[in-house]
Amino acid sequence: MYSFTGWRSVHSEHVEPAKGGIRYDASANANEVEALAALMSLKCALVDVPFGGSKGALCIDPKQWEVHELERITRRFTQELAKRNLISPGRNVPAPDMGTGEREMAWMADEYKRTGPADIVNANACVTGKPLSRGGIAGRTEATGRGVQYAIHCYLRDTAHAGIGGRRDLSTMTVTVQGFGNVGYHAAKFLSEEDRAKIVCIVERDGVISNPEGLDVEAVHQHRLRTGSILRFEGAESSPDKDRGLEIACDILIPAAMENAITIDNAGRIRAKLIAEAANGPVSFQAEKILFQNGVVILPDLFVNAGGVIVSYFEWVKNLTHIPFGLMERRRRERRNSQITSALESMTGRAFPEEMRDEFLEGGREIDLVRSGLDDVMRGAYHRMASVLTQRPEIKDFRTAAYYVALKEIGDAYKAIGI
Ligand SMILES: NC(=O)c1ccc[n+]([C@@H]2O[C@H](COP(=O)([O-])OP(=O)(O)OC[C@H]3O[C@@H](n4cnc5c(N)ncnc54)[C@H](O)[C@@H]3O)[C@@H](O)[C@H]2O)c1
Repeated sequence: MYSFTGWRSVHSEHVEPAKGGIRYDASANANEVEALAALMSLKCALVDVPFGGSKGALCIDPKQWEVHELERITRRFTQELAKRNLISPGRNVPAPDMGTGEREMAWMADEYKRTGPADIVNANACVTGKPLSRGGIAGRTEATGRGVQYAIHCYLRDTAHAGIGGRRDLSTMTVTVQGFGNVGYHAAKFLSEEDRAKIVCIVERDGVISNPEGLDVEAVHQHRLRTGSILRFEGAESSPDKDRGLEIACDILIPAAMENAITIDNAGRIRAKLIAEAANGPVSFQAEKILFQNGVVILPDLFVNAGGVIVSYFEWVKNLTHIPFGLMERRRRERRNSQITSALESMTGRAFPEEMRDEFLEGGREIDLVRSGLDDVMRGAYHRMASVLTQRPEIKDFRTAAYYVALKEIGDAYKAIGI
């Protein structure tokens, strides 16, 4: 017989449901969960996604358990959450976080359906981040990394500042990524493969690999899957000294591992010009002051890593409506496609080539709509933050601007109902 300690903290229900991930981590604690729940309220308010803030954790090292044991533990945890209204499509909607993924979300949704209210038609909306075959949405797995890429694009497009050393083109820039998990891997992959930025350094738990000419991110990923480590990757220098990795000279540093990666102890040695906070809370309060003194620009976590919750919102809406995302758009394109091909057939007197029929449907797939929706929401959030910086000269950094936008939004929601 085992017993486990877990938490689900609700920070704000100014709009419902409250939203936030559940992590499985042996060192999780109540304070951390409460702080992360508050961050979720601010994040959702900043990006204008209608969720309150929540977060959960189970004090467990998932690597120590067999899959069937993890399933039982997750299902039991779900029952405990359901009893307390801490999982429900309309009240509180968990998602994956460190140590959990689509597998755990599928178990949770299934358990909720089995044991929750009998007549509920949208039970699938009780969690997001589910596999596609269980009501998930295309693009959710990589959404946070994709959002990191879009956040950096927003900053570089903004002509109100000098870019990075006067440059705005990512193909001229070098990037270090700390944490090569879901978020770090996808951010590095998109920035290198699509924007041609050079990923010069990757920092992991067991060490660091670097190459001033740039690393092949996908090859590093495959190497890690094969060997269990990024170290000894051919074509890179490997070192067990992971602290050194963060201090390598580069244009953009993306901490994508855990809290407090940059503290008063190493802040003075950071040589990046821009820090994009992909992890939650990677820069400590004191470290931030040092970084600002040294002219480092910080794009804050509540903006940079909001991609996950934004695409979660799309998934939740899809589950509530039971209409596959993009269905209407696809139908519209199919109709237009058939009108164009019939017109061409009657003009030329020849059958329209079968292999070209789908061409006009490009752009109408779920993944395209998720990407363009995510881009749009990130641009909106950046615009709100940047407007505060221009309109309020006393506010000088993106984090304070983001807090200003988010707290005003939450405050207005409470004020409107007299609280
Ligand atoms: N996954 C999401 O959708 C999402 C959304 C918002 C925020 N975040 C935040 O992003 C961060 C990473 O999340 P993830 O989902 O990628 O987790 P993950 O578990 O997939 O990846 C984390 C990676 O960091 C590495 N790591 C751990 N400790 C390290 C250390 N001391 N030094 C270097 N590397 C270390 C791990 O080995 C792992 O590869 C967390 O702070 C999480 O809260 C994640």
